Formats: sequence, structure tokens, C-alpha cells
Amino acid sequence: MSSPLIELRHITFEYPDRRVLNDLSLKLHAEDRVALIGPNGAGKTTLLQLIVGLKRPSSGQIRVFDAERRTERDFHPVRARVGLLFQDSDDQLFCPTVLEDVAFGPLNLGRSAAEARQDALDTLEQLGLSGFADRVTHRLSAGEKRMVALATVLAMHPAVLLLDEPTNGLDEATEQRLIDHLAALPQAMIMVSHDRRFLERLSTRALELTDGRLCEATLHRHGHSHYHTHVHLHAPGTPVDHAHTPSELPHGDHDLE
Ligand SMILES: Nc1ncnc2c1ncn2[C@@H]1O[C@H](COP(=O)(O)OP(=O)(O)OP(=O)(O)O)[C@@H](O)[C@H]1O
Repeated sequence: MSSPLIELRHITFEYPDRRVLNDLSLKLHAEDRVALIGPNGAGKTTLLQLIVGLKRPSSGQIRVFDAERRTERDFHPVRARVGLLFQDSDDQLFCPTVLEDVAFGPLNLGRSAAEARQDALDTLEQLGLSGFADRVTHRLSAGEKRMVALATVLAMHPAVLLLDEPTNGLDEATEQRLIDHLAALPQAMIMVSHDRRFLERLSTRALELTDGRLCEATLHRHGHSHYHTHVHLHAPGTPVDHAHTPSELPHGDHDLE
């Protein structure tokens, strides 16, 4: 198997008043679309931020694209190729107009103004946002902001997508459009979401973050609206990867609803 795009080894992370990640390990391969689930406050957002260097672990190793990443300089190329959709769209959108916001990433990658503009227009069109280019960003609705924020990430053509609650604020039709669009993309993904329909449709594997560590989980749909998550525990510090494909363990099932 090819080496992982992202590998976290024995990561511990603490905020001043609490330890959030505790000896956590993870491998993300090119073909993975991981549903990252877990209760509020488990540390899912923190985990995504660590991968792109917005936070630094107190111990452990972060490897992205076959290199260890420790310093701010190490993370610059990571941020160019790993696209993080922030949980809060307002953290992602800071330009006066939609076009400027979506062109910002490509410009930052060194593309010419004309190329960046074309990248932005193409991305908006692909997401069904053609008429949005000249809209004033801060006047968009929450759902419109969500899709534009995603456009800012996709316009950079990242190799990996980290999506933090991508469906927040989306109506049903827009969510369906988002699902269809993401399903057709080739990138490896980690998706944090409480939206089980979304995860069920897109993920190839599921991991649950609890007590600072990841366990393999599987999302099962029962009927039309009920999902059950079967959690499989790992020995502390064991990297969670393809070697640990979930199997039906009779005593490892937890209904998380
Ligand atoms: N800057 C910070 N300073 C101190 N504590 C923080 C900070 N940011 C987050 N936390 C705390 O760390 C814990 C993990 O937060 P995080 O946002 O990573 O969780 P999450 O799993 O994404 O939660 P949710 O599902 O509610 O979005 C929470 O208890 C949160 O209150």
C-alpha cells in the first residue's frame, strides 16, 4: 500500500485547562474518505487544525506528504495542498466580494490574476454559484456563506480536504448538490459532521473520537432516519488504518443516538 498522505503518531494536545487529544494516532491514505464523529467538545475541530499547523501538539509527530511537520515553515506547503473548511464560515471569508474571496487562494498559490479569476469563476459554477461572483460576502445567508467558503477551499485544488461541519446551514436541495459534488471529487477527505445522511453517503470509513483517542466505527442506517454507530476499540496508541478494517464485534456496539 502507498504511504499515507497524513499520519499522526501518538499526538497529545492540551488547552490550558484540559487535555483534548491523548496519544492519538491516525493514518489517512489517498483513497480514504473518513467520517470523523464524536460528541461535542471531543476535539474533532482541534484535530483538523493540528493537521494544517494551526495548533501544535504538546507531544507526538505529524507527518504530511511523507515529511515530518513541526515548524510554521514546515506547514506552509501543507496549507497549500490540504484544504481546511473551517467550522465557522466567517473565519474563512474576509474579502468584500465572493469573487475576491474565492480567487484569494489561487492568487496566494502564485497564479496570475487572470488565472485566479478563472479558477474562482469555474469553481463557483461547479458548485451552482455562478451568479454569486459579485455578491457582497458579509451579506450572504449562512447557507450561501457555507457554499462560498467551500468554493474558497476547492478553488485551490487541494490534494486533501478537511471539512468541518460542511452541511451547517444548508437547505435540503443545496445539501444534495454538495453531496453530489463531493462524491465526484477524487480527493482524500476527513469529514467532521453530525449529519449522518451526509456521512453515510460519502464516507468510506468512520472513526470516533472519544476520550482523546480514535476508534474505528461503522455507520449503519436503520430505516430512513435512524443510524447506529458500531464502535471498535483499539489498544492505546495503535495507529488506526486499513489494517484495522472494522468487523462486527459482538460486544463493541454502542448506539450513539
Ligand atoms: N482556544 C481554546 N481554549 C480552550 N479550550 C478550547 C479552545 N478551543 C476549544 N477548546 C475546548 O476544547 C474541546 C475540544 O474542542 P473542539 O472544538 O476541538 O471539539 P469538537 O469535537 O470539534 O466539538 P463540536 O462537535 O462541538 O464542534 C472543547 O471542550 C472546547 O471547549
